[in-house]
Amino acid sequence: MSAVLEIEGLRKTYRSRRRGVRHALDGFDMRVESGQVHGFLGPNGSGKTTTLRTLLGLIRPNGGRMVILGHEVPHALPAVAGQVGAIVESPQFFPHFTARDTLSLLAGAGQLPGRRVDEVLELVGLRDRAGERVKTYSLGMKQRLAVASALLKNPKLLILDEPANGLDPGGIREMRTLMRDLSAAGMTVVLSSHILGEIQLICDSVTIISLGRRVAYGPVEQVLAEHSQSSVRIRLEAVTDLPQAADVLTRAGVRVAAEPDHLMLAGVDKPAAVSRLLAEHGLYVSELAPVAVDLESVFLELTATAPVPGQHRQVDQSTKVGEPGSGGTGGGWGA
Ligand SMILES: Nc1ncnc2c1ncn2[C@@H]1O[C@H](COP(=O)(O)OP(=O)(O)OP(=O)(O)O)[C@@H](O)[C@H]1O
Repeated sequence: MSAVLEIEGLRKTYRSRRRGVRHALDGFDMRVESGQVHGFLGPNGSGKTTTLRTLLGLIRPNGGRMVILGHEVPHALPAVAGQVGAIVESPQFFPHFTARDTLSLLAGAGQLPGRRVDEVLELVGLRDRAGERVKTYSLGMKQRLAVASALLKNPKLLILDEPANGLDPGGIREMRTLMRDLSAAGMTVVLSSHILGEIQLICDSVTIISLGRRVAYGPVEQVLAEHSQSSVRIRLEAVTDLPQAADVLTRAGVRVAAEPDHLMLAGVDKPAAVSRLLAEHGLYVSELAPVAVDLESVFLELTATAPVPGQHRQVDQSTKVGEPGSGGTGGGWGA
């Protein structure tokens, strides 16, 4: 398979007098093969938008290499821009325009044939409402209109930042069908999302980013398989002992996520060693069960963003996997 998108060692550093130096991208790598629907996942502040904006020439990187459809960017962006459709920030539409007016205006500006407007309206499922003003649209309909605008030029690569944001379950399902249809038609789609269950269903492959670095990548099944061996749920005879058990295990190098009535452990090769270690500290296991993983649990494990009751994880507090202290019990989604 050929790569439609390749990123190697991308770096972006922000400097401010107040906050000092912040490495938004710290040697980030990514590769997306042709015809795939590729999920780009990471906690808040991990560098997704910075990556996408850098790719589209909206931000200048401090280092690294980016190639789209065989052309090195940003240098060769003019050569590939016509083949890349992107929605990185919510586009603003004229509220008094209808969807058809909006798309006709954009098609005219891009010197695209008028029939393309009807084609994309059909594709995103807005055909029957195309004559209504945008200000009467639901959030989901506006999202579809945004996707339609990115599809006008029939791009080879479609990049969508959080396309399922604000959609209800029905809207998400339809978005999923749309992504699959586009991919079946030969388009490569990169979409960033927090809705991991959906990513698991929609995407062929994923890249997971944490603190500006890639921490996992590959076909969804492969990423799941790589992490399915070592995920274990434990319960203790006394639920009040859970914090102490979490502490003991973390100090022993096990990655721990605390739930109200159990602990989830990652990276456990020998489950028996866990019960032995805890027993040595007077902590007795009542249940120890391997757990089939889904993408959400892999994501939480790798970025250490599993919620902990009473704690709120702040933006940027994901972890670098493989480094000392990368496990830990801390963190929950920012409230
Ligand atoms: N213009 C800027 N100046 C300073 N820091 C910035 C700027 N833009 C982004 N950052 C920082 O870079 C890091 C990565 O931000 P980015 O927006 O790429 O994350 P993200 O993964 O897209 O997050 P989210 O899911 O919340 O959109 C964050 O720490 C953010 O605060």
